[in-house]
Amino acid sequence: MFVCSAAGCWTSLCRISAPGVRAALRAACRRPGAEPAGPCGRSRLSGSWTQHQQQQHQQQRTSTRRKLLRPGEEKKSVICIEGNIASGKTTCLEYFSKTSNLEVLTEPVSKWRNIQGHNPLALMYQDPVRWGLTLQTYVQLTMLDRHLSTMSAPVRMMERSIYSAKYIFVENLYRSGKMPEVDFAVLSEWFDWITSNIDIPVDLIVYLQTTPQTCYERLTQRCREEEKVIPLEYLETIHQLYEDWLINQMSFKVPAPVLVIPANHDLQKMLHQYEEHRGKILMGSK
Ligand SMILES: Nc1ncnc2c1ncn2[C@@H]1O[C@H](COP(=O)(O)OP(=O)(O)O)[C@@H](O)[C@H]1O
Ligand SMILES: O=c1ccn([C@H]2C[C@H](O)[C@@H](COP(=O)(O)O)O2)c(=O)[nH]1
Repeated sequence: MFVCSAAGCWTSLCRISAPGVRAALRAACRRPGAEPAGPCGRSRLSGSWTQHQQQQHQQQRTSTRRKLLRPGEEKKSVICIEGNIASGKTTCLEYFSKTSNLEVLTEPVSKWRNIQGHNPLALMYQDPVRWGLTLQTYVQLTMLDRHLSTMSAPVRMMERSIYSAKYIFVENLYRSGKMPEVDFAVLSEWFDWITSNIDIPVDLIVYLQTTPQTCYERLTQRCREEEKVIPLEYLETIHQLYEDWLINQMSFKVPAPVLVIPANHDLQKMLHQYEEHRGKILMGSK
């Protein structure tokens, strides 16, 4: 059972600027006995839905939505686009942004590059031991704010998620010895609290599967100032963490079914694949 001291919560909530996060935290705090709404461990799809997966997915969605939907309220779907750095996520979102009845939310990278005149993304790449916690705390907050923002269309397609921030990037910093144990513990307790007390609906994960080499070439071509220090080995580690999470499903719970799209191809072939998979991506989330 979840119990909170309202006075204590309000003191700390006043310091949080993201309004969506503040509202959700407040709502969660007012819900003594609120049920944890954590990841559900659903499995991977490669190209097609199996009947069992579809039934399980549908049952789970129906039972969750039954609690949340009011009469006349329409069902909404959230699709998260996941993949290594420079795998083509933004490009994919850009392509789908022309679809009607669909809203696109990119990763809030501009915020990570500029919070009140500071650049925590650059600081993290320069000195991960000192600044890893700072960046990832802000990533966690801004991603939560993205997840909780009011939907303006029946389908939302968003870049990455609060889950990959924790399971891929925080995990990488910690495992590589670049995040002190105490920093990892603080971030983990925050993450566990959030995912146990706040409903973060994700209906489908689209994994853009690339080789680290392809990402390295695209990253070099994109030439983002902060990322010039990234070596190929970093992308290899991030790749392996993604594969263990979404393909092998042996590291962390997967919060939704996964659709894998091979993404080493040139742009034209990628757009063709997106068209080919359009139904599965948009209808698969229903
Ligand atoms: N299929 C592709 N083939 C070649 N270059 C690509 C392809 N998709 C994206 N790019 C380029 O690679 C870079 C990274 O793509 P982007 O969509 O920003 O990746 P992400 O959002 O995953 O970091 C950009 O310069 C983009 O124009
Ligand atoms: O939790 C996170 C998420 C992202 N990053 C870094 C990785 C990249 O340098 C940028 C943005 O990633 P894209 O894949 O280009 O969208 O942010 C991180 O350090 N931690």
